[in-house]
Amino acid sequence: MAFESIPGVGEKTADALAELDDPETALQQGDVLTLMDAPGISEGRAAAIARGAIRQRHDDPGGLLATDQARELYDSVLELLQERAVTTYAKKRLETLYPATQGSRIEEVRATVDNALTREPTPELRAALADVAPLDTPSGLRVRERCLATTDAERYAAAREAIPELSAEVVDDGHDIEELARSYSTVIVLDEAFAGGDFSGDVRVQPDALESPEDVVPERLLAFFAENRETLLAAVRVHEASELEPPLDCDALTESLSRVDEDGTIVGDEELERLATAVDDLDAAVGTAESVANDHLRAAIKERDVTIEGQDFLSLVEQGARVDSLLARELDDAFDAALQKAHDHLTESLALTDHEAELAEHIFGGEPTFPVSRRDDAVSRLNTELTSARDRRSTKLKADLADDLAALKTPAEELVRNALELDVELAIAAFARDFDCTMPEFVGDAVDEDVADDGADDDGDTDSSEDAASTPGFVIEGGRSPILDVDFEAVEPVDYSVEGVTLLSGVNSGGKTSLLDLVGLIVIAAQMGLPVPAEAVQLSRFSELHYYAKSQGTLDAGAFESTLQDFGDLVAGADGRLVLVDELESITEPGASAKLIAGILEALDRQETAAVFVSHLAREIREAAAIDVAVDGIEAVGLVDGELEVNRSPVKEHLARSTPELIVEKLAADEDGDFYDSLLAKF
Ligand SMILES: Nc1ncnc2c1ncn2[C@@H]1O[C@H](COP(=O)(O)OP(=O)(O)OP(=O)(O)O)[C@@H](O)[C@H]1O
Repeated sequence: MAFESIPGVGEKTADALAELDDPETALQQGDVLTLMDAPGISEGRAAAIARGAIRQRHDDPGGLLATDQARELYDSVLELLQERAVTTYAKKRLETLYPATQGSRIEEVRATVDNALTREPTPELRAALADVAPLDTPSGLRVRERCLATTDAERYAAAREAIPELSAEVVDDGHDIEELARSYSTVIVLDEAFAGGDFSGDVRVQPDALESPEDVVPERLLAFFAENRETLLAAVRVHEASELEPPLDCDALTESLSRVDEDGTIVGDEELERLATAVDDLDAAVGTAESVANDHLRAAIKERDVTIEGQDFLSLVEQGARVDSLLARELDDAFDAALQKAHDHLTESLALTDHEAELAEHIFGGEPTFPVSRRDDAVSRLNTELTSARDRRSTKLKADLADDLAALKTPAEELVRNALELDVELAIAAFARDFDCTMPEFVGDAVDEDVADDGADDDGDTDSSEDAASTPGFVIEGGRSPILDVDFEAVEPVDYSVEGVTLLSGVNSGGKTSLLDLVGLIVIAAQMGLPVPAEAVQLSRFSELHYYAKSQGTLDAGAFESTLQDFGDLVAGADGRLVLVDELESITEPGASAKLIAGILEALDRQETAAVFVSHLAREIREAAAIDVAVDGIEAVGLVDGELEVNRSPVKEHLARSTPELIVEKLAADEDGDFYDSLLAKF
């Protein structure tokens, strides 16, 4: 894949991506966590690259978020989703959901969302997900009891490369191999020339060993399962707690995982445990056996009356004869019994087999002596025997387990990926439930039909081909903003629809800004492919969203000029945009503002654009405009305890009375005198 063709990917990033094991799959799946493993690729960059790859796949120019406020709204949607995901993987993966302008991308996400909405985010499922993470590839594994040997320098280099877990040794001849066999339990010889050679020790001539490293180092596979055991078991629990169909036999995986501990050691095999304990305890057991023998002998000597004949005594004194000879004669039985006890102790405490017990017999033996002492060479022989039996057993068990696990590796990877992807879906499902969402309907858009017909968007060109002349707009029924400063339960549903260019008037704190936020948020979520917080929504697929928040006070000349230039660019831009502007009048004095806004609305009206301009100067703007500008209004329905009670849904074609007008009206009704009546007449 030519990574540099992905939007936003230059030569350096392309090189970094190429270092990954399988960058194509990571890009295809939007796997941000894997992309982050590429050298020098930060989290934000990885998400941007994944989005770039998706855009490329859909030939999507992107760019819906045309202003800072639009981008902030997108961040809010993303945050609402991310805080509903359990795993870091899902949180990152959600970042690949961007507001698309290409119908095929929106449809692609909507297909996933359809599935997601059937999911039930239960507490057990979330608890199990907490322990799932992308699988690790173990590194730095060393196996010390096996080595590779070759006479060939090139093969030696290849061996180090292919099987870094084992030592590789260059040998000259069979003698060197014999030497190695003394230090390693197993020597794997890579040269055909040694086939049929007669070696002592476990020497295997395997010229093709480098072609199947997993057979030579079953530990590699075991380390993979051992290191990822918690994640794998959690992924099994996720499948059990959900309706996901596992790609493998979960019981078989759990059983196999119980045969290896977290550092890759085989567990649960009695014979291996016996041998391992025997190796570990051998020295201590020999020491104890010595004591057992000596205690017995000491007691026997103490009890015995020894009569030394004169002749013996003389030879002891004159010839320096050793007491041992006397001991042998006088205490032969006791000595034999002591040795037997020592041997029995060793055999029993180390649970030795008959063959091992035979070797152990040599540890205490020979001429009678007191105290009894071990024969180190015999201990060492038994040690060697036990160690190599242990290693042989362990290697065989590892190979057997690796055989069982080999077939499970690919499905196990799928098991974990499914669990992680489920987390993405559950986050979307939770978002939809928490905010009473519904799937929006795109109108004037041929994509839906195309996809429904043949499952693919054939040309990606979906611009309002059904109804090319239709004016862009939206219809929101029962929309409730999830980003208001009140609890979602307390958010009043709002109905609002706009086609073309509209002014939105209304009382202070009537909810005009919140409504712009809601419209922007619904459009963004809809074009991300997500469900939206409303009872029903129909909308055009917009090419750009320009959202301008209310400015904090009058702008100085420079800032004013650049804002006007922004609008200059805006009115010269492409069709199919949605423009949301909040109280633009606050950038300069009211008289000038009304004229400016009127001019901008006239220009936008000439295009295929939808626009909502919130303004307290609706009447003045209308008067200044050469076209008939639509005005909607958020109306106060009364004053309750000095607070205005409002109908949050704008009334169409209605210039709402302003807060000052309502207050004056109230005073005119409540107070005596003409002053308030004359003020009221001014409105
Ligand atoms: N749909 C709604 N449901 C419940 N409360 C709402 C809703 N819309 C707005 N509010 C409440 O009203 C407050 C004021 O809303 P908002 O700032 O949107 O009004 P505004 O009309 O833009 O005011 P101003 O004209 O002063 O700028 C919000 O902070 C929120 O607490």
